Amino acid sequence: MKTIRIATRKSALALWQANHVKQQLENVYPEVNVELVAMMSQGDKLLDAPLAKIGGKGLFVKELEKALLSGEADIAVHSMKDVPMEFPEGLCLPVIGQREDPRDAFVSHCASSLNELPQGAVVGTSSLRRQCQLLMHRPDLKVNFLRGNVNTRLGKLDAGEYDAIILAAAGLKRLELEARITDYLSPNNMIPAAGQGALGIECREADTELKNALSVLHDSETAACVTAERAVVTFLKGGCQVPIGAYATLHHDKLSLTAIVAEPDASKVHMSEIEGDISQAKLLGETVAKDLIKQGAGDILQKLLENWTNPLDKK
Ligand SMILES: NCc1[nH]cc(CCC(=O)O)c1CC(=O)O
Repeated sequence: MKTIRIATRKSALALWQANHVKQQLENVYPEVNVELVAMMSQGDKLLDAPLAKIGGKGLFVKELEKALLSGEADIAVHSMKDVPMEFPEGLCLPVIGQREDPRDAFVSHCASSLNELPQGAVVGTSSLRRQCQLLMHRPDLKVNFLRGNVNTRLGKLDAGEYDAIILAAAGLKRLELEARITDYLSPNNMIPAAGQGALGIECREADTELKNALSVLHDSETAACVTAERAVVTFLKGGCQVPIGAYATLHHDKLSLTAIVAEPDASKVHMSEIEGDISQAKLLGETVAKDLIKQGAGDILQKLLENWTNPLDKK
């Protein structure tokens, strides 16, 4: 293997992530040449439209997968929270790297924490997961639409369009914008998205030699946590634009998983927790998902997703 080509979007965050993997690979395999293949994704072209409306599950991922399937590139680096639950035939995601900060960050010029925001303050986020959890703790807040790349979002905050915004801490840290973080939201109060803060590497299923080479970047503990988190979303047939949070941690071989499904306005909130052996990661996720459905999460998801069918219903 002489060259590994990384398909990447052109956003600052995507380029950072691709370069990060490039450096890791070059450190381990100094004889291999690692190149970036930058492309515009469908998701970037539509960045101003509400994601829920353009309805694209994995809009950001599709273009990169095309490049892998056509042989234009060999691997794609993804934020695990943006990766769809299913892969096209011929592709797989054999590597999940060590998780960085899984938390969401509170960024504001007028309050030092979420609790200190004045009554009725305007918070920017377009994530239903963040919206419902914000309103759970602070029903007085007004949550306004906010999308775009990390720098675009910060620019809109700075321009005074919002009193505060919520972003993934990992994204801010990767872009060396940690200084912009006013406060960290505890994962107990703001359950992160499945896979948040972890990177995954997708490649062609048949590339055995490449998969072996990439395996040095795999972190099995992160992978177990992310497997449990993603199993919740998969079982609920959630995709990435639904009000679902799922967060797992490990203490030795014991995995603790917490998940939430809520009405976007927080008028209904369902939460579930479980603990079990790391080897049961997927089952733990599915068990939590079943419990959420029993509590009524299905009604919330049904309203938001067309054609949602309750996985607990017999066929
Ligand atoms: N939805 C966009 C996205 N995808 C991954 C991250 C951050 C990095 C990560 O979670 O790994 C972000 C930015 C954000 O949500 O603020």
